[in-house]
Amino acid sequence: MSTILTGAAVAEHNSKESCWVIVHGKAYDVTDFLEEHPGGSRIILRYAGKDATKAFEPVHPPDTLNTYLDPAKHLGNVNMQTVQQEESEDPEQSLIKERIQNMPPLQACYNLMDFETVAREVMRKTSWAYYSSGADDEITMRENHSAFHKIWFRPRILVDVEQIDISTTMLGSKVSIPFYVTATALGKLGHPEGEVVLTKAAHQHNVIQMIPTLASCSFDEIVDARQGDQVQWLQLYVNKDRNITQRIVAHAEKRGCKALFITASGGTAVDRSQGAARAISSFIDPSLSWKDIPWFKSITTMPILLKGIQSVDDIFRAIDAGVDGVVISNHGGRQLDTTPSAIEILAEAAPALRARGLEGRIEIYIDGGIRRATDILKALCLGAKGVGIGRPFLYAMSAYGVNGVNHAMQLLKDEMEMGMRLIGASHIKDLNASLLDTRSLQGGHSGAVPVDNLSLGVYDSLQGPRFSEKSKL
Ligand code: HEM
Ligand SMILES: Cc1cc2nc3c(=O)[nH]c(=O)nc-3n(C[C@H](O)[C@H](O)[C@H](O)COP(=O)(O)O)c2cc1C
Repeated sequence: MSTILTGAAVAEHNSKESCWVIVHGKAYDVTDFLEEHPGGSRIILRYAGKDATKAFEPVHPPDTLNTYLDPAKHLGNVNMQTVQQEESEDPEQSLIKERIQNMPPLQACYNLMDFETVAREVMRKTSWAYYSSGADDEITMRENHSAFHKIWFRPRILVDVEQIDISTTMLGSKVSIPFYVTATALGKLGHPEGEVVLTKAAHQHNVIQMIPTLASCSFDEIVDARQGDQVQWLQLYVNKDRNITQRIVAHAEKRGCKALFITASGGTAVDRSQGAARAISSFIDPSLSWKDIPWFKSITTMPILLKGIQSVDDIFRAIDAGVDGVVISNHGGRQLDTTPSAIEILAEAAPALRARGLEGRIEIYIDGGIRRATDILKALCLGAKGVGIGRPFLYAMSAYGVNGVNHAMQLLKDEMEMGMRLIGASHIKDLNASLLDTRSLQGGHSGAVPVDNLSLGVYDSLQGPRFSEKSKL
């Protein structure tokens, strides 16, 4: 029979000699774990004898304690009515509350960049840093967006565009517009309900959601939030322990996920959030290689796609390995800085695939920097089946919740319809490379890019180290 602990009993263990903490109404003895904690012992000791849920939840995937903390240290349930609530004054939270009261109405957001402007003001600094930052000098992160400006349209006139149909299929599923909500970890940093907010909006607009392995909500919560015949895919970080990986994949298949996207990545680079990103890296197996693909094929009947392809050669290799598709992606500029944008690699890949008779052999997706429907159009003209969008939906969710994400998706749909009409294409199948001028890409990185004031205005530029207030005197 399990014991119910009181707040007072837990509070007695408030030192490094004996450290208990409460998370989600359960007590844990973390005394021996203190030195092992990847975030350091100090951060846990701050909550010794207390309820640590608020600090713990947004930065640890839901099953962290079960996976990493010895079951003998799980002490049992706590009667939360007996736990003293901290009357902590949080100056940041008060400031955020004030800003929320003065927030622009949702209808004042006219494009995806506008959500970023609002989110920056109403999010906690550390959460904003985790979502918005990229690796090193953020050159790739910014290039992801600006690369689209090197490509110009060659619109056709006098095409009948009275009826526009922007629907398409992705891996056999019908969708209303060729984008999906890509996997982004730690949704609760932006919104207390986390990823299920994205699930609801994706349903509203009939677009696919890719569920991240390291979501803040549990996998089952996100699947349970699905409505009707809504389609979800699973993004997989491959765990060092392949039994854990196999369990995750089998469970996703059983719960109706329609595809498996394996993130091919050596980890998450350190970023301005200094913490959350490293928390993620500790769950990823850097020894994953092409040799593992047959094993994945043996454990699932879901289509397998590789997410994170960054060269044309690796697209060929993926085809040889027999996967069903790839996502060309540099992970939103969060990993190796100065890798090229996905759209640029796609432009290079399309003719190379055609030359080898491999065009259409697998489905190709891209993500990174897609902020306008014109970006989606360019990707489709170059042969992508669809695109993934990450940060803009996180910002819309953080600022305005589900209504914000709905509005962001609607804006993209409106832009897409207008873009198709103006380019002279009534159906997705009409989009092709002849509608684009990609000559600026041939100059590699030397081609001039038009200045994008909206994007630059919202860009949170990197800062050098600052002197303390005192040293100014
Ligand atoms: C109940 C016990 C725990 C508490 C109270 C706790 C609390 C925290 C807090 C407050 C942070 C700082 C987040 C930030 O930088 O903003 C953190 C970071 C982190 N935690 Fe925990 N944690 C606990 C258990 C665990 C466990 C079991 C793991 C599993 C390995 C873990 C892995 C991490 C990692 C990887 C980081 C990021 C470290 C860094 O790079 O700075 N934590 N933790
Ligand atoms: C906050 C954040 C968290 C992310 N977490 C993951 C993840 O857990 N797994 C993954 O495969 N990709 C992850 N990504 C990368 C995205 O899936 C995607 O490649 C990228 O966000 C696309 O760029 P965009 O944000 O400019 O649209 C993350 C991106 C962001 C911004």
